[in-house]
Amino acid sequence: MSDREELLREIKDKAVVHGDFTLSSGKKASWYVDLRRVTLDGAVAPLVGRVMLDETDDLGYDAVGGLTLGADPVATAMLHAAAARGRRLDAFVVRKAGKAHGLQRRIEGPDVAGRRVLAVEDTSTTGGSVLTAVEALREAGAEVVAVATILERGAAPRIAEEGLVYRHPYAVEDLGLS
Ligand SMILES: O=P(O)(O)OC[C@H]1O[C@H](OP(=O)(O)OP(=O)(O)O)[C@H](O)[C@@H]1O
Ligand SMILES: O=C(O)c1cc(=O)[nH]c(=O)[nH]1
Repeated sequence: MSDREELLREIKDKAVVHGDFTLSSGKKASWYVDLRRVTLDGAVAPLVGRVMLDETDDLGYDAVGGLTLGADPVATAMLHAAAARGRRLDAFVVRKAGKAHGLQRRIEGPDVAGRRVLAVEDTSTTGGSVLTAVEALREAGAEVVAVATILERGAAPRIAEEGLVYRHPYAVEDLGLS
């Protein structure tokens, strides 16, 4: 089984939940994909890293991250998968709000100014979260080469409106929900 097939099986088995949910955007939904259950699973996180690297292989970025919290384990999985392949990849965390003490940084990690970066998410429904990260990255002087998410849940039109390249190994149709 390929990494891509294996990760999809893990997502279906471990992350998809049925019920009544309120999403980040305030919209209601009858299913939810809790990707933290795979991105923080010690057996599955390495797969997440490899699949996301493969999906974005041609984009020429050297740092990856997104809006905390969903993006964080995606970015670190990619950092470690890249290291295993002999490639240097830094990660960063975009805070939801700036910090009033310490260094008062909105983006934590190695400096992103002047660098080609990839903005990631675990899933994108409206694109609001990942586009917040894109805005913060641009304000910090980074060049955002693309947006990537594990599971596209509806954000594609909004991300396209912004003129951004959008990569995702899976979309809702792949989950086989009935
Ligand atoms: O495309 P959107 O409409 O923005 O929705 C997707 C976002 O929702 C979830 O995070 P959530 O807002 O629940 O916060 P968390 O990452 O802190 O758990 C998910 O991890 C994405 O970040
Ligand atoms: O839109 C969201 O908030 C959302 C949807 C989903 O399936 N999973 C998730 O973590 N967030």
